[in-house]
Amino acid sequence: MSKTLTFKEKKLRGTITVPGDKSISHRAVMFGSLAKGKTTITNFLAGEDCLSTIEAFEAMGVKITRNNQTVVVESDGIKGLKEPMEPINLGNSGTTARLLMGILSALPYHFTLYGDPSLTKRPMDRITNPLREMGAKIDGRGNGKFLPIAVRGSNLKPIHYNTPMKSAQVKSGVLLAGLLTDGKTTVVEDTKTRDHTENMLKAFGADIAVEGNAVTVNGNQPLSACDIEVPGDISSAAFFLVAAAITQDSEVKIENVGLNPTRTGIIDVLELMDVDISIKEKRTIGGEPIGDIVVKSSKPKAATIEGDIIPRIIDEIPVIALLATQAEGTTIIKDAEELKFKETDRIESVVQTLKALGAEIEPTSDGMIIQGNARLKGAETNSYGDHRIGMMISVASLLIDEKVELNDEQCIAVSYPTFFEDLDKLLQ
Ligand SMILES: O=C(O)C1=C[C@@H](OP(=O)(O)O)[C@@H](O)[C@H](O)C1
Ligand SMILES: C=C(OP(=O)(O)O)C(=O)O
Repeated sequence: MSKTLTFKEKKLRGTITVPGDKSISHRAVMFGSLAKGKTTITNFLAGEDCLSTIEAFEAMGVKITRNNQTVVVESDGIKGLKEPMEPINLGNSGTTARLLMGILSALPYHFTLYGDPSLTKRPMDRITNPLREMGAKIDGRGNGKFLPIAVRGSNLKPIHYNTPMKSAQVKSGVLLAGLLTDGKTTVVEDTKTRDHTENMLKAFGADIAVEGNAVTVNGNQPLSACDIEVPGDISSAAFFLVAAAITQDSEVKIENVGLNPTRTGIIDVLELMDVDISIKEKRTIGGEPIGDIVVKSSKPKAATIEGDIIPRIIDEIPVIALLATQAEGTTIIKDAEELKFKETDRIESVVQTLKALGAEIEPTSDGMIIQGNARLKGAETNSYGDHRIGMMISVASLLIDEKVELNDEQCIAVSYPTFFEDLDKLLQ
C-alpha cells in the first residue's frame, strides 16, 4: 500500500497522548503469563508487535482478553503453560523473539518460531549463543543464527554473562532463562540498556538485584500477578517532538510520556541541539517515572552524538537524523552499529531515504554524518517495511511542499497504529 503525504497544514499545535510503551507492553504480557493470578494491563500498546506477544502466550494456553487498551492475563503460572500445537509466528517483533527464546529454552516442551521477512533476516545468535551456554537445545537456520528456529526446552544451568551486545533484548532473554532456572544468573553490560525487565520483574515479586551494570536473578522463585499501567511511549512521542521543533510556529504538548532514564536520551539530544523543550508534571506510575513534554519551534544546532547515550536513543536515531538535516552545522552520529540489526539496516535506510528527500548525508561504519540546513524536496519513498522509517518520512514531509509518496506505510502499525490520526489532531 502507499500513501501520498501532502499535508496542507504544516504546523503542529495542541496536546495529545501517545500510545503505551512497546517495551513495557511486551513485558507485561510475558511476565503476567509467567505469574500465577490475574494481571490487568492498562494503556497497553495494541500495535502488531505486542499482539504477536499476546498470540505467543495464547498458543501456550494462557487466557488473555483484550478490550482496546486494557489487557487481562489470567495464568496458572509457569506450570500452567502448555506445548503449542503449531509454530509460533513472531511477526516483525525482535523483542518478542529474543525475550521469548529465553523463556521457552527453560520450559519442558518443543517450540518452532518464525517471523516475517524482516525478522527472518535479523540475527538471533546474539541470544541463542548465551542460551546454549546455559544448556539450551536450539536449532535453526544458519545453525541457530536466523529464524525459523526450533527450541526444545530443558533444564538449564545458571550463567554469569558479560554481554558483548548493547542490547536490552539480549540482557532480558538471558535473565528470563535465569528466572526459570535454579541458581543465580547474572548479566553484566558495558553500557546500561533499558531496564524495564529488571523493574517489572521486581514488581512481579522476582528475586532480582541490580548493582551498577550487573543484574542478578535468583531462579525458580514464584511470580505473583501484578497490575501494570503502561506509560506513553517516548519512542513514539519522539516523532512529534522533532516535528514541532523543525516546523514553524509549532507548540506541542505530549502528556503521560514514560521518562525512565534509560529511555530519555532523546530529551538530552534535543537539549544538546538547542531545541526548546521542557518537562512538566513529573510523577510516577507503576514504578516508572512519567511526565508531560512540551516542544516549541526551534533553531536547532548540530551535535556529535556518541558513546553511552546511544542505547538510550537507539530507536530515535532515524528521527534525530531528520532533525540534524535542519540544524545549523554538521551532525555526527557514532557508536551506533546496532542500527544495522533493526527492522532494516537503519544506517542504510535512513541515509538512502534522507538522500532521496534532498539531504546531504553519508553513512559511516557505525553511524552517519549529516549536513544541516537542508532544503528537502518531494520524492517517491519507501519505508522498506520499517515503521520508524515510515514515521520519519511522514515527519519530513511536513517540510516539503511537493508530493512525497510513501510506499509500504502500513508497517507503522507495528508500533503506532494511530500515528496518522494523532498527526492529524496536531496539524493546523
Ligand atoms: O528490549 C526492548 O524492548 C527493546 C530493545 C531495543 O533493542 P535491542 O535490545 O536489540 O537494542 C530496541 O531497539 C527495541 O525497540 C526494544
Ligand atoms: C527495533 C525495534 O523493535 P524490535 O527489535 O522489537 O523489532 C523498534 O521498535 O524500533
